[in-house]
Amino acid sequence: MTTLHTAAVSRTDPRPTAVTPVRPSGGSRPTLRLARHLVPYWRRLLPAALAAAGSELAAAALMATASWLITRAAQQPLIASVSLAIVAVRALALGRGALRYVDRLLGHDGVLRAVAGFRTRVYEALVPLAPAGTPAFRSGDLLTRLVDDVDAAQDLLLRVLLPVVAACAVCVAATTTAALLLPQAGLLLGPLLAVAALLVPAAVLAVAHRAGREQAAVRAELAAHVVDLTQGAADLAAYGARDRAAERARRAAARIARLERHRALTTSLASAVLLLLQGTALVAVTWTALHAHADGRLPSVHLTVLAVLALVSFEALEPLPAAAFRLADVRARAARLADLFDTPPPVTEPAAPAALTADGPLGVQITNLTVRHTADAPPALDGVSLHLSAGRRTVLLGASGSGKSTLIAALMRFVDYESGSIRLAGHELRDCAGSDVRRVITGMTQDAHVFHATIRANLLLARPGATDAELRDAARRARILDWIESLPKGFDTFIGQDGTEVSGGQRSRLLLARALLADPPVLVLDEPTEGLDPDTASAVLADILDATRGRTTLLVTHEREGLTAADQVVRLDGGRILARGAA
Ligand SMILES: Nc1ncnc2c1ncn2[C@@H]1O[C@H](COP(=O)(O)OP(=O)(O)OP(=O)(O)O)[C@@H](O)[C@H]1O
Repeated sequence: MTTLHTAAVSRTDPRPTAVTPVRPSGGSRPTLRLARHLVPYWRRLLPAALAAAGSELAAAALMATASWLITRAAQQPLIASVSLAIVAVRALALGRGALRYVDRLLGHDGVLRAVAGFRTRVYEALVPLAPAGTPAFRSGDLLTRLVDDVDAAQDLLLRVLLPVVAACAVCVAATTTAALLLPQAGLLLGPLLAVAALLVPAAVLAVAHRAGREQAAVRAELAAHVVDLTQGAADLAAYGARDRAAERARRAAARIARLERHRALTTSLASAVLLLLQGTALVAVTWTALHAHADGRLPSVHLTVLAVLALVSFEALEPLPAAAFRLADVRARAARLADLFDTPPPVTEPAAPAALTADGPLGVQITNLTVRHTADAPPALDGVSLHLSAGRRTVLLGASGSGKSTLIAALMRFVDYESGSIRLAGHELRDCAGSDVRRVITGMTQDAHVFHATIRANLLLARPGATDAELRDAARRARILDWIESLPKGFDTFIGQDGTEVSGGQRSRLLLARALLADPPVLVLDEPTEGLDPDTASAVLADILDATRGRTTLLVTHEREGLTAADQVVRLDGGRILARGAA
């Protein structure tokens, strides 16, 4: 018995179009929810945060200690009284570089591992949603969520949290040191640092939030135009509409450029305000320190240390405006991930799944089956009863929307059934785990995907351990072996994305070979001849019926000709069985 990975038969469109608009968070604090998903990785992230803070602290401490040493040295003290400071300066100068290296190493290592784990969780959330093809996640949206949106977690950690932790550590350390040397200096430096660390990024965040929403919408628009321009190039050229489409894409790109300029301007303004605050802190702290020195309350060596502290502590705040912009991006992408986690799976898995083991052709008894895609929708299947006899081929006919694909989806546990029963190998289907069911009932769903890989890899997806002889046998039964062997690289020929480098008939036969290689006890084939010209469709259909002789097969098709070889033909209409009989 073999396994066909469900991804291979997904109905979703894998194009990375990224055209789904960013939806608002619905007030559910998506960034916090995203952060909560990362909490389990705290053991890896904590050292990264400590290293980031340590690296910034070492830089500030080096400047402060060096300034103390230089001032003290000017007083020509005994070498023994400054030896500790000399050692500290050397250690900090060397340690700063080492800490910066450790900071980068641990930061990226910890964050990339956390993101890899999080990506798996997102994938696990997608798996039960994807095969049913819920409308919200079609059109390349799955790929966008798995790739782009998950990167929001990386940005949140690397570009937002780590700089914020480092900046906070420096602010606290600088204010405490200043307060210990001269309390008034601490009272001046602390509030100025707080304004720079809180108010400036908050103002940037407010601007970024507004700009971010527009940017997300324009980016989605540009992605849609680019997909139209590339995938619809032939149609656009045929109707002379290419220039208009290109102009629309250019306008969207120009708007993005304008938004980017706006972003750069805001960041520069924020940096200017930070510089102003830094200058203010330097003047105010130095002025207060000079007064304290004149009153004899502050030794001259501490005077320079305070001035240097006021200067260097602001340097740790420099990444904060950019971090605020990142946070606005992260919020939009986290909202999309929150949508994904909140979407209930279309199938409820049983708490204690029945052990479903089967080999060889099996029969399936469907009785009074009713399926609804959404609670308020009319039933897509309404009291369907059908027996798929073991080792016999059933052809399912019906107009578009009559419920054919829904029946296959129910059999493969991609959708739940509201009432009725599907019995297989002595078990009710809903009592079995979806993955177990799909080891027994599987095959080719509608719009099955040909991967951008070699023919061999495309076939092995159905049975990773298949031998060359088994591959050749499946290809022979699908009547595609001669073509494969005529190619210079045979089974190692690379075929283009979505099978575009193969003809429609070759694509169908390749998918059939993959389904045959899976060799499940119940084989389902959803419109394997879709999109083929009538002659090719009849030829492929005849070959399918021939290749599936002796297997329990459910074949969905629009073809009416050439069905005489089928053992049973059933017609669906409006979710009900209209007619049945031998072909
Ligand atoms: N994911 C879904 N969410 C909501 N409704 C759906 C979904 N999938 C199908 N439907 C609805 O269920 C009904 C049956 O659709 P189904 O895809 O099973 O028909 P079909 O006979 O396979 O059509 P076609 O031959 O065009 O593929 C239709 O009314 C369709 O609009």
